Amino acid sequence: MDQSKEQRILNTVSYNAIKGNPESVLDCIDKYCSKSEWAMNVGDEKGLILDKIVEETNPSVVLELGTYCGYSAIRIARLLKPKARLLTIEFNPEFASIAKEIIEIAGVNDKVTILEGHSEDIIPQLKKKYEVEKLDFVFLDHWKERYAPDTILLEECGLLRKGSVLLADNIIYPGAPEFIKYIRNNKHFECTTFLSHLEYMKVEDAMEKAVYLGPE
Ligand SMILES: Cc1ncnc2c1ncn2[C@@H]1O[C@H](/C=C/CNC(=O)c2cc(-c3ccc(F)cc3)cc(O)c2O)[C@@H](O)[C@H]1O
Ligand SMILES: [Mg+2]
Repeated sequence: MDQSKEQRILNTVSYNAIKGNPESVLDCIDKYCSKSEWAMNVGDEKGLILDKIVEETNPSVVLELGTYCGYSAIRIARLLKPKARLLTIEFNPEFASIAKEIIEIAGVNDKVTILEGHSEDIIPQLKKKYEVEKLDFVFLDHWKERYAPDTILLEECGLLRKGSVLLADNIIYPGAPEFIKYIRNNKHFECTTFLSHLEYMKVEDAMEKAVYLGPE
């Protein structure tokens, strides 16, 4: 059985990246996915926007929806302060195990916990089972039609506080129209759009930042 694309990404990281160096892992994935096989990592252009917003927020507790190969988990975790942690949810076991290995090669595994399962099943467990009080930062990059229902679920589970930052990838391409409709005319969120391009392509894309203003 020949290898999957994600396995080939792990191979190139394991062979070419400098162990314990997150930047070199990110560069290695970006080079491979722009030259050899496109893959749905947030990438280096949108990655710089993600970096800036993470640095401005300086979060202690981060949730990511959709780990895939771990690229954005590494991107975020490398910027976190010592005690801060990132929980990332992934329901595909093959992707979860590949991400785990890539995250270990990057040397950020002490900050990252991969939670295997569906976001709608795991989000309600975050408080009791994973000892989360509030989320400071949420990166949405999983199935696009899950962005809106999972945002509502986060609110319902009391996981957002005044100032919690949501950042959603791909709101132009492939697009997340229900999420945009829900979040933009919602008085509990302050939204900003960051225009960019689809990873490794000249196609337009954007990320939406939504700051939670509180339940009132
Ligand atoms: C409810 C639930 N629970 C847990 N894990 C979940 C989950 N839903 C999905 N996952 C996981 O997250 C990732 C899925 C990411 C989906 N992302 C995209 O579809 C995506 C697509 C493109 C794209 C652009 C142009 C094209 F021509 C084709 C594709 C670009 C992107 O940046 C994307 O993010 C993947 O690892 C999946 O297993
Ligand atoms: Mg994406």
